[in-house]
Amino acid sequence: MNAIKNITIGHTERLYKPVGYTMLANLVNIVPFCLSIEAIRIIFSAFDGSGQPLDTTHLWWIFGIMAVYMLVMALAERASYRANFRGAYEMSASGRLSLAEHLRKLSLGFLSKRDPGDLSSMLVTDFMMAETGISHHLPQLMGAVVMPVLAFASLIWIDWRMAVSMFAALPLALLVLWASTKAQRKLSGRQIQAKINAGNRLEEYLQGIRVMKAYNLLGDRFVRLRNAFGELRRACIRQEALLGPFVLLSITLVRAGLTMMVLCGTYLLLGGELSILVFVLFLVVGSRVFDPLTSALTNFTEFRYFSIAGGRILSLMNEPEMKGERQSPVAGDIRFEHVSFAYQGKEVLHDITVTLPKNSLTALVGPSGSGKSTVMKLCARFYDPQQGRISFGGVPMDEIAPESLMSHISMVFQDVYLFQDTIRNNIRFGKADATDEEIIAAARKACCHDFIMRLPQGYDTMVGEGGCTLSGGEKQRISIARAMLKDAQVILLDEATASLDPENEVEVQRAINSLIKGRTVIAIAHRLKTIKNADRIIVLDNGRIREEGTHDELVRKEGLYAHLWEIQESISGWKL
Ligand SMILES: Nc1ncnc2c1ncn2[C@@H]1O[C@H](COP(=O)(O)OP(=O)(O)OP(=O)(O)O)[C@@H](O)[C@H]1O
Repeated sequence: MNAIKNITIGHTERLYKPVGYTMLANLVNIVPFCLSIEAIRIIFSAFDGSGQPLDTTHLWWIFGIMAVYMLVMALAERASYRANFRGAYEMSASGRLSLAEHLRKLSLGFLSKRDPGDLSSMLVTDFMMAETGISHHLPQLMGAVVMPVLAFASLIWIDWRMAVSMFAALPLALLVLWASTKAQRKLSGRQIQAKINAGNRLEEYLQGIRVMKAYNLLGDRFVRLRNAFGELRRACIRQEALLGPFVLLSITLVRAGLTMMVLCGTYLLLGGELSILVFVLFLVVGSRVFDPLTSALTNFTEFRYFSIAGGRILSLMNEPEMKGERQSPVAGDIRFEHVSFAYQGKEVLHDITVTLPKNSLTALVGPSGSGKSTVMKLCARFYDPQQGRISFGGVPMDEIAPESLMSHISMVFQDVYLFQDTIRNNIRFGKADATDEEIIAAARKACCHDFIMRLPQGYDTMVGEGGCTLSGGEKQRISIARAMLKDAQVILLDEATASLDPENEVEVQRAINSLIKGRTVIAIAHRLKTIKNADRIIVLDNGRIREEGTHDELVRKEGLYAHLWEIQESISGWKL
């Protein structure tokens, strides 16, 4: 039952239709059995020495019914085929979308614990397996269950000894398969993990090829890739080698049923306790029942493997989304009260109490690793803190619906992600229903209109893979135009100009100045000169607030900030 729940990703009701059709098709499959029995009986009675003539009229009737049966079957199978395949593909298409939607609502804390390769393999491969399980394996398995049950139920009335000998080994065969369940769960888990690792290593290899060439690491990384593929090969072989004997044994046991039936039949025939007609009948039925049964047993381990893949999807689907139902205030102070935060058990922020006031520019500075980005991520509720409380406009952050909160926050980071789409649509991500005029106005304010107009198709130029390549500064300005369009009251800036050349830096700084006017801004600054005029500067050190104040106050204090300022001033005149 669990396997079926897994493979349907919790939506067992989606199976009703395909199961119904398959059951029907299997029930109708009984007709040729009955007709064959009747045909055999007629033929036998013509040659049993009683002198009866062959009843050809009756035989013609049987052929006629058989022809109609074949037509009905073709139609029923078409319907069942459509229901199975459509159901499977529709389920995985909508399942993939709802999983992607669900992932968006999980905390980054949870997501960062998972391999990106694991998640993409789940969205693509695991769904594909569940799809195949539903469309191919499940109907076959059901057929393999329904047919023997029906056959046994009818044959037992004809001759119970023959029926029992035919199916005596079946429970044993199922027991053998069941015994391999635990081993398979373990082996399949390892195989799936090996597949994910190999995918990750391959991605790392392809993405890092430039760095590897520069540092001559190709050999080293290639070894990692080779090891990962080696482990995958071993995991696959181990699974086949250990589970194969179980499957083969259960198939042999099932087939032994046929042999036992022949032996029992011969013995009964010799003793005169069985007619030749009944013996032939059992032989015909046996061959019809055992063929689908053995192919279902062959595929059963694969079905269970697919169900493990479905179970992985299901467990991710059951991962709780970030809580919070309340609407976010449009603007307000962001307040941290005794906040401590840990990544995977390692505390990186300790007992932070600070207010980031509304409509002012607060800068976060401090040495690398001091916790600036973490504070910023908590402001956007990428994570919830383990201790303390964060509020926005007086409302506890963990009571605000994450999507509502995000609609009032814009982020401009150093790494800009542009989608494979036109420049117009990339800016439109800031406001889905923006008109072309609004997009152009935002682009003008973000100082990117001019360079966009110089591109071959202007705003309709494609960016990203296969499209035009933009410089770091140009991408930055497009992301600022996006934020302009979003018009959120809170802006989170992770020093966006840090990696730009002087010319681009001036342009981007101008765009930022126009974006942040009159809003609540929290900015991470590595180069202190960019936040000299901030309303408030918070100096972090080792996850604690070391100092707070304006630039002048902090320089006068002669503490950590003054020290950092001094270092940066002294190297600002350096030239390469
Ligand atoms: N996703 C993560 N998982 C585990 N540890 C993390 C994660 N992100 C950051 N850390 C750790 O948390 C600490 C604070 O990191 P954070 O990125 O907030 O510092 P930062 O001041 O912004 O650093 P930088 O100036 O170098 O960007 C560091 O020790 C870092 O290694």
